[in-house]
Amino acid sequence: MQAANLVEIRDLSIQFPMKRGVVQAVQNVSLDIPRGKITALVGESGSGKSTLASALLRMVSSPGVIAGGSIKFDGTELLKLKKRELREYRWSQTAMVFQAAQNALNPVVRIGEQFIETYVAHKKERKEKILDKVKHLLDYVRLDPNRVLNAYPHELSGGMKQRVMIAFSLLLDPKLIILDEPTTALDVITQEYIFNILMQIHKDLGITMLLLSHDIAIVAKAADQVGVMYAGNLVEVGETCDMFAAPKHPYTSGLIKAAPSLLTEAAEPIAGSPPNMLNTPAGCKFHPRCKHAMEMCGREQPPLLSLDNQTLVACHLHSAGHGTEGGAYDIAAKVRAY
Ligand SMILES: Nc1ncnc2c1ncn2[C@@H]1O[C@H](COP(=O)(O)OP(=O)(O)OP(=O)(O)O)[C@@H](O)[C@H]1O
Repeated sequence: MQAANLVEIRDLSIQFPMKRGVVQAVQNVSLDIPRGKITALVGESGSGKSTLASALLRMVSSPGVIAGGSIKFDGTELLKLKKRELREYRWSQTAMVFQAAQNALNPVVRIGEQFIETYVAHKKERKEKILDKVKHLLDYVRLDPNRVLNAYPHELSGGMKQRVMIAFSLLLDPKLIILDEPTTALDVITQEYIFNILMQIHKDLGITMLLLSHDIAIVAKAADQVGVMYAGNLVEVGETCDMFAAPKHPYTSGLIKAAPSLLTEAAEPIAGSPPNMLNTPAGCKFHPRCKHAMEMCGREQPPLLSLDNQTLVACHLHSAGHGTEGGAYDIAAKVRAY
């Protein structure tokens, strides 16, 4: 029987050593990515979403280093893979659609050739057979294969190029697709169109997806599970419906209230701004912006704890005996009212 989780991340830390100090882009993060589901990571810019996702491809950008932890992909420890094994793993097991991914296309090579080159770099196959598969994929992302295969990237619009990249991500039948702000660089109508294609792909193929987004409204529509990141820490993980109905962390609540499309009342931005990652606050990194901060929040970093076997939260408001009279759920109501 297959394990329920495709990916299990444990205690993962990723650092960027800089001249002025060390950026802890991801700090002791543990997260399960269930098979066949859409998991979303949300958080303001710089919270560590892309860095965490890049570790799933062992492609942390320079000068970043994975300082500790473990990533098990379908039972295999990714952090121990050798170079050759990594080459086989990337794209065929996990593919990524980057922010403005269309810029990743080679401007001087026709799209069809780029598909063939990518395929044969991983698997042996006859050109005709590869082209059949590519035509099917292009069709799937609602592009005309005859036009697109012979085109150079500059002959396609931004939305078309992003759809080409989505077709690319499916080329080798990966088990996981990482979508890093897949629609951010596009106009609103194209965003909706591409988003619908992604949801159709998920529905038809049951493929596991990790969606990184600032846009909590998109996450609410698409994801089964949400992880909330703040300044390199995972501060809440839970099922989407539960999280939107009753956010447990004040930061999650703030993110939901800051999203205009989800609310009848006006959006309310979170006060303050994310910390300088070279000099993050002691204790809970969110405490300087938190209306509920207590003395201990500036002192001790709260661990990520399970509240009800489904929701994980890292907040002292939920630790037993800290400011709670009636337990964690009374506090959840206070946090909702945040
Ligand atoms: N190549 C790099 N060199 C130095 N610092 C980096 C590098 N890449 C990321 N960082 C730092 O790591 C932290 C996390 O960045 P990351 O891009 O993962 O955040 P993010 O949540 O994905 O943000 P965004 O939504 O803007 O993409 C930030 O403080 C960022 O400055």
